[in-house]
Amino acid sequence: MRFRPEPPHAHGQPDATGVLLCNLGTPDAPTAPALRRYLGEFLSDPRVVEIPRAVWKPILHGIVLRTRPAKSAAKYASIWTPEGSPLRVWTDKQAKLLQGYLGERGHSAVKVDYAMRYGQPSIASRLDAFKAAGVTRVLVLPAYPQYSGTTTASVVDAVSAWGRNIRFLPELRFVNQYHDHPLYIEALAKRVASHWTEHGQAEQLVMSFHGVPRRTLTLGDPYHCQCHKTARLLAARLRLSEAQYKVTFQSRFGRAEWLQPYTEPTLHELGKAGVKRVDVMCPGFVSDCIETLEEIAMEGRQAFLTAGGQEFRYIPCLNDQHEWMLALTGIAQQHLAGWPTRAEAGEASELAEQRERARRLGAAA
Ligand SMILES: C=CC1=C(C)c2cc3[nH]c(cc4nc(cc5[nH]c(cc1n2)c(C)c5CCC(=O)O)C(CCC(=O)O)=C4C)c(C)c3C=C
Ligand SMILES: [Fe+2]
Ligand SMILES: [Fe+2]
Repeated sequence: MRFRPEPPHAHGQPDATGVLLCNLGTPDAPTAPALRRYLGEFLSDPRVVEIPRAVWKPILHGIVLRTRPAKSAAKYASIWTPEGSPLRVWTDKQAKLLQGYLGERGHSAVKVDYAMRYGQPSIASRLDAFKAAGVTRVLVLPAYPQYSGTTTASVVDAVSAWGRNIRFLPELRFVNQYHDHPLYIEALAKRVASHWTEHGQAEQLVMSFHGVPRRTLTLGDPYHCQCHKTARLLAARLRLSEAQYKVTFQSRFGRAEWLQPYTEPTLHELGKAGVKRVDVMCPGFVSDCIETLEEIAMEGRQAFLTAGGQEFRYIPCLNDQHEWMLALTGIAQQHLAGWPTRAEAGEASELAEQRERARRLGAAA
């Protein structure tokens, strides 16, 4: 049967709201088989690799999934924690904290959960759990401050793919972006300021964002512009001049040109040019993960130091920082505002009807 039977309470109570914090996803274990599964799902998404399937599939299965899993597994092993992959651990913690923060703001009935676009827990499994718990309104909150078709839109794809099998859909709202949200910028600024209080300020602040193919920019993806706006707002808040910071893009994948300048060559050039100390942060990642802990804090550090740099200081992501939780709470509240429960919507329409009847009676008198 294509459409599953509804849970028994579909026509009555409860009538709850859910917030689903969605992040990219991560392998279940730092092993080659787990990476093959995860990368297979991730790199089969046409939002992520925009190459015709007939061309890409043989490359993916014949080359990429034969060579990359073992190499990536070794990198994951270097950042794995006793609780699991940092990305999953932080996202889980953020969801639990958000539940508490929303509760303190009078939203104690809102249920918060997290899901991963690729791997576990899947978006479909968490939406199923919401439905089973009587959730009839879902706010989907991607953990991506900057909108990109490769990430944000792919979360929407996964939600709609789930919905294709559901008879009685919940109401859905999607947060598209918050790259310039004052509370997000404030959280980033606090992160940098407390790092400077502890370690002093380096000559340069490098803000490294995840890269995407350059072609997506010319095709109208707002990601590049949004990364630059985040950087500009953060620099202004920190009173940095243009000469004191750089915006770079990491993680190039494949042979095509990606957004420039690339992070690692930039760090190398800075070291060669005689810059002694750099601060490096990744404002587009709200949780530390392989991209920040391995690619930046390990490989990036190596690139800078071998080129002649002396001190490389990595500024951690927002993770479970209080100001970031305030930002997530504020963003969720803004998007939940004015969202009536089914009962309220019914009452509201009844009230409007009563008012309309009264108006007509008044006009007739
Ligand atoms: C192949 C193309 C890729 C695009 C386009 C892409 C966009 C993109 N990714 C993130 C966030 C993350 N990516 C992460 C890992 C990762 N990304 C790619 C490829 C693309 N990403 C690969 C192959 C990998 C896997 C790691 C590896 O094998 O090297 C992660 C970390 C996941 C983790 O488990 O820690 C994040 C987060 C964004 C925000 C983005 C576009 C804006
Ligand atoms: Fe990525
Ligand atoms: Fe990477």
